[in-house]
Amino acid sequence: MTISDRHADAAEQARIVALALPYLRRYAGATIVVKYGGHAMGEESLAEEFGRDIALLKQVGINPVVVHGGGPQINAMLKRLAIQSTFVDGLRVTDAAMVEVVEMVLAGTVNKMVAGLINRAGALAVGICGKDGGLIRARKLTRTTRDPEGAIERALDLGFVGEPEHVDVRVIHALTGAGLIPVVAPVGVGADGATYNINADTVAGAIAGALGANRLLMLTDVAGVLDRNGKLIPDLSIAEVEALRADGTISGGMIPKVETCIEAVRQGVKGATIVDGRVPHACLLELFTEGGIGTLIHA
Ligand SMILES: Nc1ncnc2c1ncn2[C@@H]1O[C@H](COP(=O)(O)OP(=O)(O)O)[C@@H](O)[C@H]1O
Ligand SMILES: CC(=O)N[C@@H](CCC(=O)OP(=O)(O)O)C(=O)O
Repeated sequence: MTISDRHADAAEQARIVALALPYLRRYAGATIVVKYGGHAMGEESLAEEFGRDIALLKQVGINPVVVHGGGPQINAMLKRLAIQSTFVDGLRVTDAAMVEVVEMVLAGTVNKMVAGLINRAGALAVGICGKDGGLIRARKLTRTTRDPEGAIERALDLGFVGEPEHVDVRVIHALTGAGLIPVVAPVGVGADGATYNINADTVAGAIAGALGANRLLMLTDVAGVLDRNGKLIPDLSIAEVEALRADGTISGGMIPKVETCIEAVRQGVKGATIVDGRVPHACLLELFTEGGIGTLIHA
């Protein structure tokens, strides 16, 4: 590489950094909740980049709060233990033996791995779960189903699957106030002391709502919400989401995601976005470019 090539390269890098200025201003002091899904953790280089992106957000004066999943990692451990799992509406039916495995994987292995990615990037992350500091008091989730004719409604028992009943964000504020990055595993505790397995999307939405976060980013393994022709929809109002749900365009695993985004927006989060975590630097692209790369759900 010649000296003039090097100068051109350096000038290009400086130009790109300078482009971030308006976004750095917009998000100075902002709280951004990032849901890091188990599928998005797959590739090592992407995971390391994720850790560096979160450290960078902190470095430029943003307060990132990470909520992680770990569905595929739980599946792998259950397979090793020869335990079968079943799902209802994307939720893992969790009996007493299984909730121990879920807690071990989510609040143990995965939580420490995600905090480690950020720590290795030079920031200070602290891994906690919803049981710590009273962060998430959970109640048993009830689900009902209808018979094919839609006449009879039946209650389904999902075991120790919970939903947040009360979120106490003091532990999050204590950590961010001390310059640390909270990394939260989606496990909660019931009023009776029982441990509950909670869908990570739901936890991310509940924490974003309780914090009054500026943004919620949901990192997944699709480009965002796709239309009938498989084309990315860049932004959706709550009413438009309801219409796409009603006509079946939004289905399966995308339902809890859009429900979470809607709930967060209703609780005052200014924008909730479903982002493709397979794209390198997905968080930076979403926050620091006009329009972002995923689907923004807004009021
Ligand atoms: N309209 C839609 N746009 C995008 N994905 C959709 C849509 N409707 C259903 N899906 C499904 O939702 C999935 C994303 O949810 P899920 O697999 O639960 O994500 P994660 O594992 O990241 O929580 C997609 O892979 C896709 O199969
Ligand atoms: C109740 C329930 O289904 N909990 C999830 C918790 C992990 C999760 O949500 O992980 P992802 O974000 O990677 O899918 C589970 O057991 O898989």
